[in-house]
Amino acid sequence: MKVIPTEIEGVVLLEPDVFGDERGYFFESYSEQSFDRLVRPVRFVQDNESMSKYGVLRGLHFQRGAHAQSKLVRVVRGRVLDVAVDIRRGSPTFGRHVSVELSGDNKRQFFVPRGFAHGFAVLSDEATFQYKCDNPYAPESEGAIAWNDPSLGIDWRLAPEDVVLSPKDSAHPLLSEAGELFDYNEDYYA
Ligand SMILES: Cc1cn([C@H]2C[C@H](O)[C@@H](COP(=O)(O)OP(=O)(O)O[C@H]3O[C@H](C)C(=O)[C@H](O)[C@H]3O)O2)c(=O)[nH]c1=O
Repeated sequence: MKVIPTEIEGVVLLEPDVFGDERGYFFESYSEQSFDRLVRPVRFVQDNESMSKYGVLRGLHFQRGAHAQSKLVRVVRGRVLDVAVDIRRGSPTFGRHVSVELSGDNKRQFFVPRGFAHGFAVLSDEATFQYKCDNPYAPESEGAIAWNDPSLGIDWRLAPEDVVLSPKDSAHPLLSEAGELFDYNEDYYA
């Protein structure tokens, strides 16, 4: 597995070792031993899968406080633009984001640590999205930021008229109005 750092510390891209032969391919989609050694020790407790059609944008979501989640995300089929936004107050990269293209073809994975908002936009006809979380779903702790907050300057690579949102994702606050976020100096993994 190759670990590629990004412009935000702790947010990394992973490239698994893919073994192809005349039958097809094999790769380890997750190895606790490799991940903990090459990225950081994390105990993932929940796997999620969603399927979305072209133009669907899910995000920008996070769970607050003790329910904060790290996510290890990947695309099994299709292609998405995946985005992580630093929402740790006091962080030198507060409000900055990393966006990466994940696809069934590139098999890349993206680690979004606790303290970040997460979302993705579907760039193919359909996309099947799978991810691991290190804290269970806690709907009462859910927070979110508007996908199109101008202060974030995210290029979702979709024409605005093509973006498909849930009613919930159509009405999130701007980062400046998002209430309780995270503190850069607090260790959310302790
Ligand atoms: C996230 C989640 C949802 N649900 C139920 C709640 C709803 O009845 C249904 C759809 O939930 P929602 O519309 O919140 O799903 P997404 O919009 O894909 O939410 C996710 O989108 C972005 C990309 C994220 O990073 C988060 O993991 C998560 O917020 O699944 C569960 O039962 N367990 C869960 O962990």
